[in-house]
Amino acid sequence: MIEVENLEVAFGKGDDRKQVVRSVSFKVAKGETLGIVGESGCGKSTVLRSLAGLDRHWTGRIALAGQDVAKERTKEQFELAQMVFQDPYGSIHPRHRIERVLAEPLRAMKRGEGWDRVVPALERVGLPAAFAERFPHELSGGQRQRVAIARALMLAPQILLLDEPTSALDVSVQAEVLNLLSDLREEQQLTYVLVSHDLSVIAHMCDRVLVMKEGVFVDELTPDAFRGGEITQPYSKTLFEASFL
Ligand SMILES: Nc1ncnc2c1ncn2[C@@H]1O[C@H](COP(=O)(O)OP(=O)(O)OP(=O)(O)O)[C@@H](O)[C@H]1O
Repeated sequence: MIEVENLEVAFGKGDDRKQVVRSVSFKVAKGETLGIVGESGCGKSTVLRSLAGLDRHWTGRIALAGQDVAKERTKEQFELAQMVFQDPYGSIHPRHRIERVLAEPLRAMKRGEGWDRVVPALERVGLPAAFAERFPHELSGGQRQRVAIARALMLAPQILLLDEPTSALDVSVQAEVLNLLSDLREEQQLTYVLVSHDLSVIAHMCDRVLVMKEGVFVDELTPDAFRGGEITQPYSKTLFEASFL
């Protein structure tokens, strides 16, 4: 579903040029969840943003659903991969009712007004139809993140790019949102790339994990390997012991 070859991302020019992602390659099969872990600033979100078509500073090759994508995406290619961000407070317009928040992606892509799709979208993420009339501040953090997930699904993507999707939530609702994401993956045969600093989130969700350091992937692990303490790569060992355990 996702093929990335020699992805490079650099920002700025001349002396200010900063190479953030260096020759990264990976593949993700349909229905799989790939985790990406690494220290703050190592380039994880930049990889997700490049995949989503939100960042155009990349070179290399990105193919989604078997088709190479250019920096300028076609409408269909843009719809294939959608992002869910860490902070549902920041990613949802505070003064728009939920129905408008959910209809917006359809309207932006000229796929109709979208009003008839709002209630099914709410139901898909376990929220009552009456929430369509509410404003974001009338929802809890977990409910707001459910809305953000519903919005990401409005364009029927095949890929969700999840950037710390539960780290802004109370611990008590994190598991609910993760279970929702697992159920949706199953029901809709979605493919996920998930960035998280939380080992339990990675262990719960991912089939494979890539460890990123200063813009390169230095290791690949399975959840069984890190649960069983079978990490041999020195950087991964340090990272897992220091940041996650
Ligand atoms: N548009 C941009 N312009 C300039 N620099 C950028 C831009 N986007 C990201 N960067 C820089 O690229 C580096 C990697 O950022 P990125 O957000 O990908 O890291 P990250 O691994 O996701 O970190 P975190 O875990 O803290 O979210 C950072 O130093 C950041 O400042």
